[in-house]
Amino acid sequence: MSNPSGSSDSPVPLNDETVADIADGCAAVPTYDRSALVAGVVHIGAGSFHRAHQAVYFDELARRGATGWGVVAVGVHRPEITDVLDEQDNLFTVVQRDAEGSTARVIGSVVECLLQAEQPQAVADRLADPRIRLVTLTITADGYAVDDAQGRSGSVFDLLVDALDQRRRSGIAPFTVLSCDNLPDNGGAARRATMTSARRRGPEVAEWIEQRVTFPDSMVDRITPSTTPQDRVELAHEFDVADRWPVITEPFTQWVVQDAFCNDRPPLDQVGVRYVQDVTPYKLIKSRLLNGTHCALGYLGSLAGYDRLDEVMADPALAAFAERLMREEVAPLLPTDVPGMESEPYITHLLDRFANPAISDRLSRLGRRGSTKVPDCVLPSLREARAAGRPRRLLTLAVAAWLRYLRGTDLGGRPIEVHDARAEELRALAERGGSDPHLLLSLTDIFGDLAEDEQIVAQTGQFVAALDHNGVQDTVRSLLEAR
Ligand SMILES: NC(=O)c1ccc[n+]([C@@H]2O[C@H](COP(=O)([O-])OP(=O)(O)OC[C@H]3O[C@@H](n4cnc5c(N)ncnc54)[C@H](O)[C@@H]3O)[C@@H](O)[C@H]2O)c1
Ligand SMILES: O=P(O)(O)OC[C@@H](O)[C@@H](O)[C@H](O)[C@H](O)CO
Repeated sequence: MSNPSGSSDSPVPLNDETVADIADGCAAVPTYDRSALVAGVVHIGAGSFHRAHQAVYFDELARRGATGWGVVAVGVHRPEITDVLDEQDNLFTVVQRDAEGSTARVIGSVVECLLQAEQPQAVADRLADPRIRLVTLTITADGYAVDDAQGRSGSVFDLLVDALDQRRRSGIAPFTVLSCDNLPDNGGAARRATMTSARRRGPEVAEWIEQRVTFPDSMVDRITPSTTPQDRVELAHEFDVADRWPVITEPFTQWVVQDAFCNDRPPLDQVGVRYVQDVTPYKLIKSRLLNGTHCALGYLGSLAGYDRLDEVMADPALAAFAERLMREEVAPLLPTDVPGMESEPYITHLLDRFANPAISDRLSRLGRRGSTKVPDCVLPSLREARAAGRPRRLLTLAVAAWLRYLRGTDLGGRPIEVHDARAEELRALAERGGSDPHLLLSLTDIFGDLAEDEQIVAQTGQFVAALDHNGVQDTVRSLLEAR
């Protein structure tokens, strides 16, 4: 419930002492004794999503009386977050918004915030503490690249291996490593990265980890934009809370986790988490429909000059594109027997979520890291549609839009900032190739053998040219009408 008076004269600064005053206002606050919470989880990568998702589930557990699952949040790259949370006694506000209104809730499950670069010993101590039974990760796909050419050291996985080795030598059970990143095989990716680091360290620890540590797969879902300064102003105005780092999200949330824990399993099933044997079908459906369409709309929308996803969804041509991409080209390739994920209602709900006018989800967020997301969320559908002889022109347009986006300008010539670890290399190839996509499509580590399919190459090139000459809406409209 928001503050009907909308008063922002004296928003209450958020910390343990003031939280009771906030409880008198409009935001929900922790209903449990935070001083009794013991850390049972270390979370690495305390960005927006962790705070809108896993931290909320652990807060809900604490509200139900579980005291052993407090969270130590470790920042990797973003010192400002830990500074702010230190000042705020690790409290922060999650605001959920949609067309119906907003609600705010102060989350109390994070019991400590540490910054790896500044407090490496404290991080190592927590990870070695036997009370920590679970390590969760949101470090983006880039964080799993431990095998890169520089032979990166000090990676998150070196940190985990150091701690696991210390636990082994002290006779302490290992923790479970639970990736909450959007990767097709996130458990496998965490396992491979950990094992790469463990083998560098030595055969004994590598063998111990191989035999003792589990890396459950998970599907995570809650659309969470990056927090802006305006969000802080609005929180103060609507809820009378002065929070320097709130997080804004949608009402929907979902977490499906493989039931494969090598240490205690948190009773998250009591607060909405679904524990299953095989997460794969859940992830396929979510990543190909939600994240694949996010990519497509991120690139097409940016080229058309839009800034936010709700603006794109208010454009009839692009909204129709999103719906038909999902219903006609992507959904028919997906499993049909996954409880709660039946494609018709799932897609209808996704279209509503994408159109949420209240969360200001920026296309720049949806378009970031395309060199990992397009191969994970778009190209598999294209490849499978090709193999099955099914329609794939909308998927091909999504790929063409990405290639055009990589030039770093929209169709009106305005600059687009491409956030991608390979941005420079990709931009150079996109500029050199123009509407000839051969140079980019020949990057087999991204596109596999797609460049060998002359029909797809030709069509991709035609779509890049059509986008340049006719604009996004006309290209999309003529494609939809032609079917
Ligand atoms: N925001 C969402 O809607 C959402 C929903 C589901 C899943 N996710 C996933 O959660 C993860 C984090 O997303 P976010 O929205 O919180 O983004 P964010 O930018 O707020 O946070 C990213 C986090 O990853 C860390 N990180 C980035 N590169 C890293 C690297 N190379 N090594 C180690 N750590 C690194 C950063 O320090 C930061 O803590 C991503 O994998 C994303 O796909 C996000
Ligand atoms: O976070 P990314 O960059 O992997 O992907 C951007 C969005 O598609 C993603 O964050 C979604 O909002 C999320 O997966 C919804 O659960």
